[in-house]
Amino acid sequence: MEIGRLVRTQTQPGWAPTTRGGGRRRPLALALGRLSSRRPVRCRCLAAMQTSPPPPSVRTVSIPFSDLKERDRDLSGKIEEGLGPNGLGIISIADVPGFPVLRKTLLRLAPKVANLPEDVKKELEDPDSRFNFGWSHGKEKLESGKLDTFKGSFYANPILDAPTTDDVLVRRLYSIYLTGCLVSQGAKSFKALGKLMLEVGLMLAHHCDRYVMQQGVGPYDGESLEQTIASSRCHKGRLLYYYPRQFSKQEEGGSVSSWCGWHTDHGSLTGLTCALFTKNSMEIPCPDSAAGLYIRTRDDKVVKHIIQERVMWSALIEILLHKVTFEENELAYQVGETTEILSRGRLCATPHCVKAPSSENASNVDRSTFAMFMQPDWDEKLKFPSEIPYHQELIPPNGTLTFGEYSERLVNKYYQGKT
Ligand SMILES: O=C(O)CCC(=O)C(=O)O
Ligand SMILES: [Fe+2]
Repeated sequence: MEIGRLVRTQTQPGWAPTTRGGGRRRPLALALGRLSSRRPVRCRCLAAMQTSPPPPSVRTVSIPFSDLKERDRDLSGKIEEGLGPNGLGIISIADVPGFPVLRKTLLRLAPKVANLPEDVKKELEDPDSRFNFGWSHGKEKLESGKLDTFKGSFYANPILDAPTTDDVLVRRLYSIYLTGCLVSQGAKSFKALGKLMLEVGLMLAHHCDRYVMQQGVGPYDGESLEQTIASSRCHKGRLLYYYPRQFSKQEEGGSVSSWCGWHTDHGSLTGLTCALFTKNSMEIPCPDSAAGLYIRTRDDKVVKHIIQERVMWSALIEILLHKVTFEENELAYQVGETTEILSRGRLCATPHCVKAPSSENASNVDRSTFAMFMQPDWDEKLKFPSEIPYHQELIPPNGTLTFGEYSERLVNKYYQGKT
């Protein structure tokens, strides 16, 4: 499992002041009035979404790499539109030099790793890290404890081979552990793509910091997002392989989260490649336009009211659920919960999931992608605000925890029932 990458089960009152200009979902929220229900509403909402026609695709806000790399350029409008309280929580960067080749080289390796003999993959597992390191399949719990069995992942730190000499910490920092097929074929591209995604992520983090400071939040009561990421030894690459799914007619392609369950990333910033689809080992365009990455906006506080008002579910879906698209050669970035907390909600993490293709010709179609989780260092002291939208009960009265302590508390909360 991915520490803390678990779905929110409660409605969240908005916690950042609404920013200038409002957003595309604001008129509805206003029309319905502010709701402060603390009751979980997710199940009813998702169940209804799952039986409804697919929502239209939404294109990410995109920033050209040539603009991103200019530190003095004002990109706050785009940052707000993509990652602010009314944004989708995802943004993409176009024309990153060297990215297309690295993407293809690494993603082509994912099926090979996932289809290694079971005993070889077992050797690559690391139960001590709760499968956050090396090979992981069917171990991650998402959506109220449901095991995600339809994808396999290979995790490692692409940036540092030996982040520390402390044996215990080595595992915590996901030190590189590339063996078997990956050693012979893929270590180079795993590391190179991870490094590139970190470099571009740092540029984006700089512009995020500028935007957050413009909103009147100091340097996050500690370090900026850029410094937090730059000084961390704790980054984690994840090569993902989604196994082909077969649906019966009755299942109608399964739920919107049929390939990966709903969750919110837990760290600072997550880099994502556009996925590569293959059928019987041939690369193909995705055969079902409804398949792929979905995000849910943060307006779920309106759901209960909508149920009472019997507003059309189709209208609701358009507001809450979005199939997200970005170009094959763009790099996408999502905000993680830790950044949302430290930026006082000026940058927002978004629940997301992945839908498998379900049309007739979707049998034997698999999906490969790569995620780069950028997170604070294990020893980084985080100063939490007094009110936070996630995991409030884990934060001590003085509001201070290292990222490592915070991560361990999250794991205990979800996997051992301890806090
Ligand atoms: O497969 C994807 O596109 C998203 C993967 C993801 O959300 C994750 O690994 O946290
Ligand atoms: Fe994710």
